[in-house]
Amino acid sequence: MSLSVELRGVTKTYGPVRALVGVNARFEGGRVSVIEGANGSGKSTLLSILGTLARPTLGEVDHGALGKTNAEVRAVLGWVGHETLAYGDLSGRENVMLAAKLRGIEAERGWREACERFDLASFGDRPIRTYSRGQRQRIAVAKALVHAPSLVLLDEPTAGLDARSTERLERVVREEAKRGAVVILVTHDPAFARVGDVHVRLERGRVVS
Ligand SMILES: Nc1ncnc2c1ncn2[C@@H]1O[C@H](COP(=O)(O)OP(=O)(O)OP(=O)(O)O)[C@@H](O)[C@H]1O
Repeated sequence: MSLSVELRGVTKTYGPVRALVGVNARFEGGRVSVIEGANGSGKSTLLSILGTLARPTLGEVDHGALGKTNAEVRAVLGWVGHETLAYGDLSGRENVMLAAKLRGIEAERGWREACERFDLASFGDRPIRTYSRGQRQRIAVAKALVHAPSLVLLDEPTAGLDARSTERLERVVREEAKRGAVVILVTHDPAFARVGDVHVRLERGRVVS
C-alpha cells in the first residue's frame, strides 16, 4: 500500500501569531518533498504537525496507513529537528546502538549499517560531547533512520555538514524515498533542495506553490 500524509485546512496559531493558515497539502511515499520559505514562514511548525509533535489549532492531518494514533505514527517516524538529541557522555556508536535497541533493531547491525551509510567509524567511539557540529549532525541523522522509518522528517539536515557529507545525505534521502517512505525535509540550502521531487513553498504560513 502506498503511504501518504495529507493536511486539510491546517491552521496553527501561537497566541496572536498565525504560524500556518489553512494549509492543504498531500505528501506521497516514494518521493522527496522539500518545504521552502523564508525565516518564520511556518516550515518547522508544518514539520512538527506532520510528525504529531504539535497539534493543529484547526484542520485535520490524515496519516493514512502510517497510523491512526500519534503513538502509531511515532513508531514509524524518523525525526531530525533543530536540537540534535544525544547523550553527550556516550559515544556515537552507543547512541546509535541505543536508538536501534529502543526500536527493536539488533544493535550491532544498526551500528554497522549506520557506520557504512554515514562514514562514522573515524569518530564513532569518542563521547559525543567531543564532536564537531557536523559529526553530531551525522549521528543525529543516523539515529533517526536506524529503524527504516516510513515517515522521514528532516529539519535543516545539512546544518553543519561539509560538501561530502551533504552529498552522502542526498544519496541517503533518495534511498529512503526509493524504499517507499514519505520523505519531507526543510532546507535553506538551494543546492540540497534539488534532491526534492516535489517543492512546497510557504509564505507567511500559506502554501503558495
Ligand atoms: N512555540 C512558539 N511560540 C510562539 N510562536 C512560535 C512558536 N513556534 C513558532 N512560532 C512562530 O510561528 C512562526 C513560524 O515559525 P516556524 O519556526 O515554523 O518558521 P520557519 O519557517 O521554520 O522558520 P526558520 O526558517 O527561521 O526556521 C514564526 O513567526 C514563529 O515566531
